[in-house]
Amino acid sequence: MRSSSAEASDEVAILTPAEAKAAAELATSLAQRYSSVDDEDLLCDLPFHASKLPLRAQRFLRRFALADRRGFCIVKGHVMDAARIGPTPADWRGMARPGPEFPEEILLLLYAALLGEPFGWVTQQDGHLVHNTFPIKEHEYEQLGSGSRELLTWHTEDAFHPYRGDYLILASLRNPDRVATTVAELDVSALSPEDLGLLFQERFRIVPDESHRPGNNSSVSASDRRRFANIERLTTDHRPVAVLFGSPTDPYLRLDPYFMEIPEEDLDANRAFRALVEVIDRNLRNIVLEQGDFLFVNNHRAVHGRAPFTARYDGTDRWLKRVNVTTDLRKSRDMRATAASRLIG
Ligand SMILES: O=C(O)CCC(=O)C(=O)O
Ligand SMILES: [Fe+2]
Repeated sequence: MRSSSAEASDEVAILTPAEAKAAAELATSLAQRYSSVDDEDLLCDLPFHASKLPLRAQRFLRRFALADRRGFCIVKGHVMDAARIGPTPADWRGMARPGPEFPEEILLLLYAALLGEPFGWVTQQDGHLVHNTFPIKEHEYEQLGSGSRELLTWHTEDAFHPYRGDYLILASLRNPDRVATTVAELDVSALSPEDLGLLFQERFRIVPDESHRPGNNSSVSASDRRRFANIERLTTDHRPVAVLFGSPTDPYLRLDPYFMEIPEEDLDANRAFRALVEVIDRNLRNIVLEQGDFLFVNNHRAVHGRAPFTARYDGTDRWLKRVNVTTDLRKSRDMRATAASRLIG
């Protein structure tokens, strides 16, 4: 694996052609052995198969996870067989599962297994474990991964939820228009001690984002309705949370300004929050995920979003695969139907 000198070595790793080929062959052979991404045998066997990923990629990601310092890193250079993968779909509803891009979904899950356990949400993309991100015409102006014309404002993934992921992995199947993902880490030294102290206090409210709403899923069954109600309750609960937590000198982040409310009368909290948003804005970077790039976001150390773009809707649009990863599946047991279920809701 080469690390270009222009890029910090803890940020980008580039697979050699031989490593990329080995990873692709591993994923393709596993796609013949397992039935789908929800196959319990596949989920059980992930760590074993992940140990056959290119060793330097494994080390790079383990260092990223254990250092818990950087907010994101990228492994570049994966082979994407565009002819096999086929056109970018128009909607994730009605996609074949598994589809022709099953090997790429498996590769995503193998990487997930290096960081923790992959999981999904009953209330997101019809409860699929691996998500699809491509522009959907009806969502053009929405604050959704499937939107396009609107800036997807930066956020902690599922910031409103106590069981949100520790990592988010995005795999780029194609991105011909070089649409940028945005990423920012926190420069804590830019905050005053007073603001820092306030941001550690439970004075900020976060409501669920649009992706968890029933309208953005297919028709909802009676049992699922209860699960959407759980999410709705978090909307109406209005329990304030802290936006910074963990180490006082090197804190973790939890915020989604677009979906937040801070009581108007709490002038100090409003001031501290504005300062935090400014500091993050200043650090915001555009990262173009090129075909074959895998982006790993530490959901406690970085926020992310997406630049606006004009979609094509002709089968050649940007297409990412996405999965949430937790280091502690057990903590969400009260919201998963069975111990084996990977879906929270
Ligand atoms: O489209 C992107 O680059 C990122 C969208 C996003 O926020 C997500 O997938 O969670
Ligand atoms: Fe996101």
